[in-house]
Amino acid sequence: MSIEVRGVDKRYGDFVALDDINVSLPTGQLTALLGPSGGGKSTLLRIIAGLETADSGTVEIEGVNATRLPPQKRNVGFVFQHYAVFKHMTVAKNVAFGLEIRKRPKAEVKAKVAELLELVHLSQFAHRLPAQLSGGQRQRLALARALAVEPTVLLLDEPFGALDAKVRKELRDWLRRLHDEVHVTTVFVTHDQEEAMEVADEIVVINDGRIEQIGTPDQLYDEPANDFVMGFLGEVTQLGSLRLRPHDIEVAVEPGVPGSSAGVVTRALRVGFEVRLTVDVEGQADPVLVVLSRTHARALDLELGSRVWLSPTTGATTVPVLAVPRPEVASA
Ligand SMILES: Nc1ncnc2c1ncn2[C@@H]1O[C@H](COP(=O)(O)OP(=O)(O)OP(=O)(O)O)[C@@H](O)[C@H]1O
Repeated sequence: MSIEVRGVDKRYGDFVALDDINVSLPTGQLTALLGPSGGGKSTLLRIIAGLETADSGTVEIEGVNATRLPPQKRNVGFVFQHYAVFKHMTVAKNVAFGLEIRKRPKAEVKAKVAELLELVHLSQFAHRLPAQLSGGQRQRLALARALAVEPTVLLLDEPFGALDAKVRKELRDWLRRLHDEVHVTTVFVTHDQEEAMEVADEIVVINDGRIEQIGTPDQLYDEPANDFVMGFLGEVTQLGSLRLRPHDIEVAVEPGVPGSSAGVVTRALRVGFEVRLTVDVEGQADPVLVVLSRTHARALDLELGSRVWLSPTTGATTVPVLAVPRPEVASA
């Protein structure tokens, strides 16, 4: 394991920011810390980096107890949402900086800088100043700088948070490819579930200072440990006493399935290849959202006012409505 966090607690005054955090991240893995704002993601990342001290618990990095080590002794690279690069230095100089202060031979620095600029696709901008780069290019520069000193662990705090949606998506794909090339153990903080699902090997869901679940994107989506994880990682609707995904609902135009709920289609919206139905179900206050393919909807001849019977599909992921248990950590 590259990073072992055990029993970490952190309070700010009376406020519990982290409560008994335990997580093991294997070497070479790309992990997302995902959760709503204020949940404690950045605090955990900063404790791993050594920028913040835990009240109790330990942090081990590559077998070394790092709990009391200052950040510069942990061999971690760090990139924040707002890029921290030297404005008066060229792109190449920025990347070289960490190596030069470590007094590495000139030829080595030159070769390393060329290699890193190639990796982050900034070779042609080597002699520009950061102000002459776009936001996305500056974030790639910040990553190249962090990678220059060959960190054991790369920690990214919402690295693309300040960028617009399109650039963000490009950088997200790029980060995944970069990680596949260099395999440095990477932990990144995001509150964007799509970003975490697309990029990460494993996701740690953090909410209210606690870990709700740890798992691969598929595990979290298909086997959410609780209502919170289910709702945070995808669309959820309620059918009777169950919460489930809108595409996990079977629609019939005749009663037949025992226990199915009768209702009336009050809205039908075509979105690309899907049809999204709103169904008012007898005895239930909130309408049910159902998603089905256009072909399926056409075969059922559904329209506004159609009478339907709804039931969970076989194998649907469901969570009981009333039970909102304090979850056990479900490990991958
Ligand atoms: N230095 C501090 N003093 C007091 N409270 C703090 C401090 N740093 C963080 N907190 C509180 O701890 C909680 C967790 O903060 P943290 O930054 O870790 O959340 P987060 O999950 O990263 O959220 P976001 O996505 O908004 O950055 C928040 O409620 C925050 O207000």
